[in-house]
Amino acid sequence: MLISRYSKPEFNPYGDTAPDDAATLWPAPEAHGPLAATLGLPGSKSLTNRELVLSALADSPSLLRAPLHSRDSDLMVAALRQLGTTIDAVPGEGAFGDDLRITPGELFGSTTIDCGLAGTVMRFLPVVATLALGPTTFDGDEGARRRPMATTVSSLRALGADVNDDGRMALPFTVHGSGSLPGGEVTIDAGSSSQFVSALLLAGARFEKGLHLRHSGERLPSLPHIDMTIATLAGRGVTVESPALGEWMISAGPIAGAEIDIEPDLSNAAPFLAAALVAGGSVTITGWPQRTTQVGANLIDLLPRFGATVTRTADSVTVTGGESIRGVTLDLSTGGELVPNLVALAALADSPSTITGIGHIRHHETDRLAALAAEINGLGGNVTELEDGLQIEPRPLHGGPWRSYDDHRMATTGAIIGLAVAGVEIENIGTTAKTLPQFADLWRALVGEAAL
Ligand SMILES: O=C(O)C1=C[C@@H](OP(=O)(O)O)[C@@H](O)[C@H](O)C1
Ligand SMILES: C=C(OP(=O)(O)O)C(=O)O
Repeated sequence: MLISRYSKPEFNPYGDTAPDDAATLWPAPEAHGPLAATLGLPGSKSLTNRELVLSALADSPSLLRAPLHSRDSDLMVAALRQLGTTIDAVPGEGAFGDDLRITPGELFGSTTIDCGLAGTVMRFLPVVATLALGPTTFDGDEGARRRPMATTVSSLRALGADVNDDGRMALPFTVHGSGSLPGGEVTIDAGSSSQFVSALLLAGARFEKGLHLRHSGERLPSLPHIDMTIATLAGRGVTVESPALGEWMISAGPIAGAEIDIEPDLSNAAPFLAAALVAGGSVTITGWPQRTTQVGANLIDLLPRFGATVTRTADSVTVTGGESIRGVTLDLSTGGELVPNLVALAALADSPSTITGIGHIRHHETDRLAALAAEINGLGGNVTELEDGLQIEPRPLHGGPWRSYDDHRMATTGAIIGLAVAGVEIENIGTTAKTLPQFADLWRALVGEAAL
């Protein structure tokens, strides 16, 4: 059976909120009392898309249990199919859609891949396309053409690939795959995204000479995401040696098929857990892994800095809000994708905050530093952009429109603020379908406006 996005008739991964009416304003629900919610979340984007790529490059079939079904993972599934991988939906135990069985096939190009706005698709798959026979063209949303891709183009050329980008060093471009890649040594600057490193590591074992990768540059963001890549490779029998910080080596060899349980997306837990600080009361996320490489796990340490109390059981995390929210001074270079939601807390705090180490999030779905400052200030706030961060002076906020810039995390950030501020209206709440199509429904349930 071929997977369809709506493979279970009763299950609509995009929830009741259709993502097609981008201009509609969504009145963010206000919290009318302390929260008492317990919820589970769909699978991790970063784990699902890594395991899909590794399954396509493996030497035998794989099964992903409880994978994410969202725009980013759908784009990855569609692209890998176009390149010759068989991906079937099979019934599973997950509450948010089918499992996926992946049967690797010979990879071939002669296709155009839609990357949407997914960093994992636009950074991971051009490397895979070098191993396919024939040309593969990559393009995506308008916003995708603005995201940094020069490191992908130059690193693939250095490893022996033929890439035609018409001098743009950005999407769209075409990888002329020959079915194999020499590979070997390459030095890159991954200062604007860790995904350049992960992309090469994921496929490195399939290069003829393996991979010896070095990062040169002042900073390397999102280290936990590189650790996640290394851990997923270990689960497939591939060893990554790291003789020094910013240096990785992989020998040529097979990537094994595997049966993998995908963990819930802990970064998508952030808005729900943050809600407990804003509205008071408690929010429990079930299915929280005991050990994980997901950067969202750091919320357990980060949220107490804002004044929360965190308690754990063997498989859940509960966050309870305090009397007020405290301002923070944080370097969040390791967890850039958590920044927007945490900035919402900082804007509602009782003292100023400074968050630094996050210049690279100007290259996420949108320039998140500029977007956060513009939207919070548009509601009466006082946020100042720094070169690599934000300074937040809390001020009483008022209602008004909140632009989401096609950025799922901007949309959820507006929702957090809307819990405490009457009249916040979020543009294109459907953009949350990038990683969490159920967001609007879960959020209404969180505040008691719908059943969980
Ligand atoms: O590899 C991944 O799955 C990701 C890496 C990070 O990217 P950056 O290093 O560009 O921040 C993260 O922000 C993104 O959401 C997902
Ligand atoms: C930066 C993000 O996404 P992407 O994988 O598209 O880079 C994100 O989800 O916060």
